[in-house]
Amino acid sequence: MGGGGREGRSYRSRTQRKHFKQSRENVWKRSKSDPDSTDGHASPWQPFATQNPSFDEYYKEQGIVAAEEWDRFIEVLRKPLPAAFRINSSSQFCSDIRSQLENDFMKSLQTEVIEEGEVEPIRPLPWYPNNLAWHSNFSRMQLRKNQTLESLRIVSVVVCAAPGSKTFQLLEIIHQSTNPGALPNGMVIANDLDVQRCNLLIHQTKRMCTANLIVTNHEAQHFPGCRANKNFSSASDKGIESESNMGQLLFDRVLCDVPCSGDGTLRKAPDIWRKWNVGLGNGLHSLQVQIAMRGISLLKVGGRIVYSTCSMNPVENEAVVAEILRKCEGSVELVDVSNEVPQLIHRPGLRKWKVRDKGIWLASHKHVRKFRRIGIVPSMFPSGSSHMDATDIEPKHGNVTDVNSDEGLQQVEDVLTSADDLEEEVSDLPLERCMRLVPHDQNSGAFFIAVLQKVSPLPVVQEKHINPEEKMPPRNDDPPKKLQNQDTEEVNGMEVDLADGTDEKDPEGSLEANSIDNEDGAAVEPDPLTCEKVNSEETEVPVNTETKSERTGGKRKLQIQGKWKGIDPVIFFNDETIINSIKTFYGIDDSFQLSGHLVSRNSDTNRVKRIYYVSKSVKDALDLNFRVGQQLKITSVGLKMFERQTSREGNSAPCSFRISSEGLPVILPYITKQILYASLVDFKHLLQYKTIKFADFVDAEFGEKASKLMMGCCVIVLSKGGEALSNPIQIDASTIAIGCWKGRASLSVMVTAIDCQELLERLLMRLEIEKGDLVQENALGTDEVQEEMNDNGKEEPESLEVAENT
Ligand SMILES: C[S@@+](CC[C@H](N)C(=O)[O-])C[C@H]1O[C@@H](n2cnc3c(N)ncnc32)[C@H](O)[C@@H]1O
Repeated sequence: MGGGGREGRSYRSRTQRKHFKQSRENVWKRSKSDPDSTDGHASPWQPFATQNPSFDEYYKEQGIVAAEEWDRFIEVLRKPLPAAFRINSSSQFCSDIRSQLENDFMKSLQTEVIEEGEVEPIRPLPWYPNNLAWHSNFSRMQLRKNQTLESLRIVSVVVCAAPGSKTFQLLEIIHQSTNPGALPNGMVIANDLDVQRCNLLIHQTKRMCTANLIVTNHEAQHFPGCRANKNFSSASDKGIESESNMGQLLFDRVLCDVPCSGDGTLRKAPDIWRKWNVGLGNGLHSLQVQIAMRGISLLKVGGRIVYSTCSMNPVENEAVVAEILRKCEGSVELVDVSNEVPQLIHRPGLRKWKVRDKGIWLASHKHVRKFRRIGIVPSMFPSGSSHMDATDIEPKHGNVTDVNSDEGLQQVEDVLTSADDLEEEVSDLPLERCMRLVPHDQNSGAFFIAVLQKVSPLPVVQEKHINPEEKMPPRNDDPPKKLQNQDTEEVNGMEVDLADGTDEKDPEGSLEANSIDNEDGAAVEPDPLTCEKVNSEETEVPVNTETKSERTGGKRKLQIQGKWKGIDPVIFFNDETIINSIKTFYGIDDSFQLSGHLVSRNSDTNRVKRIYYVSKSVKDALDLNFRVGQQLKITSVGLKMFERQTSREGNSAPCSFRISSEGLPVILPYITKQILYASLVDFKHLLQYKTIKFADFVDAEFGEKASKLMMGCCVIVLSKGGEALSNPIQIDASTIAIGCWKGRASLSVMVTAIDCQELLERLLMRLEIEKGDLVQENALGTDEVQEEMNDNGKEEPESLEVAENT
């Protein structure tokens, strides 16, 4: 419903567009600056080398697939990942698109050349509910080139691709059970350490039009628990009405999709072949344990946590899960969920593996040389046992060897380099309940999933260790990065120059991180997607990217308002005069509670440009956050609902705020004024020509009614025919509506040109489906509209009058 359902799109910042584009770069294409791209004259399309002897040796030895499967495994791993896509289930066009995929596209693509052995060009993923996720047997490259598939891109605009796709799916789940206009009770807090990733996430989830999301920017291992403490000032001190009993942030579900070496994504990120080394996984293990433990401490008893990686490495997978189980001492259980996704082909988790360090295979922590014991920790091994007391090792030959002498070291290396000589540890934990997805089972990437249930509170010692806020009061010394907020406002023009961060302290959480330098002692910045390091023989990953990024860069301009430097404050918007003017102008029904649910990112109400709507659950979390001294570093919250008019004509309108296209689907059922039905032909004209004079509408009565609306924002609802073209407007899940501007002489759409075109296409697609006549030609419908225009003898309307408002 609303302007394309939950898909309303709005302003995208240049930074967001840049990040969005970068994330979709063709990774199989080598850049000219790539030093490995021969002599600089290489074709930019030359494929990456898809092999790495260390990789082969490592995984053959780990036995992640049976020896006889190895060739097939590696063959598939070297092929580009076929495109897969998901249909946004909250889109009102969801079933239209699915029907088009099931019928139209399926047939038209049948003639195309597809992968050897594959019989269908596209097929729904059997394990994903309701045919909403699809696997294509075309590579991404083929998709780009292919004429027939070119049109599929139109579809892929509404499907969801990572980054942020898991957050999107979680939001879909909480929105699924709600009726149009009703807000779900649930809430998702999505956190990422990387600012650019936060921006991508905000961008991706905008299509969801949700008031139930908070995006935060913390180190996950130190994510604040917001435990209410009497030392903090109460919400009522800040003029906030607090009805919530929330005493701390505790969650029903936690997803830890942790930073990992990312070798499960080799098929879509082939540059990892070159960068891969065993140090990547080893260097991330401790951080992964810390993040998972923090997740568990934020979980309610009875709740479930998913630990996942896109790595095949047991040190990042089973070893982490085993360590969690040991640390939790029975307060979490590893759950076997294979029956919940019976069609997802997966393999059991491993119970034995080895660790490799500096070219040496290690079967037990007792084999680790003393000077390597900071990096190679007991929890990396199946037994998890520490042998810190043993400075000597006893290889199977029985001779006692001092590993700390040169001679002893040589002896150890001679003995241990051969993996066959090692006595393997086997975990006694039920790690087979973990799920491993391997590429050649279902032509996918590789993935690791473990589901854990919290059955009782964590042991006190763990709880104390993990809860950072118990030890550290909230501080205002976080990194001075200017974050590209969802719609960052210039706040009061108050800015401060900082010279190279020389006066900055370490950000929170640098203390516990297992920061390890590479061979040269130089820290290398990890790839934010996978936390990979580049150009190192065997590197381990520094985990504190926040520390690194805060020290780089030159002069920065910062707003000094708010709790977190570089991030606009979150303020409850309680200006009753403005709220009442909005309510009166749009006739918003009292059942839609505005008071207490509106926030802005600017404490000066006279300068607020955007007002966001938050669900009850988000409101409660914000109340709690205020009570605990704003521990959450919030980069985005709520749904942009109202925007201040900026055009000259807008200033003379009775209400200074218009309804944003994202907010429209949520508030639509509650609007009783400034809303009209339009016939199909007039609705299409509006989408096509953007501005139409009142006298030029085909339906003269509609033109007349439109002219009588108050100047300013209004809502035009597509009539399905048959409704009396009068109030009350009936809204349901299939209602299509757009925001418009009622000017002096005309009506103009307040939807971007791209969104108008997209809506027009989908509208026509639906009409075709309804007619049972799936004609693909004339997808834009412009001829049809043009014909109707000509038939009615109308002139093409003038261009948009209120461009500022679109
Ligand atoms: C495997 S990716 C997650 C992908 C994401 N779940 C999705 O579906 O698109 C790991 C993410 O962890 C982030 N990250 C790395 N270190 C982190 C930390 N200490 N705390 C929080 N996030 C971190 C990275 O920026 C990266 O976005």
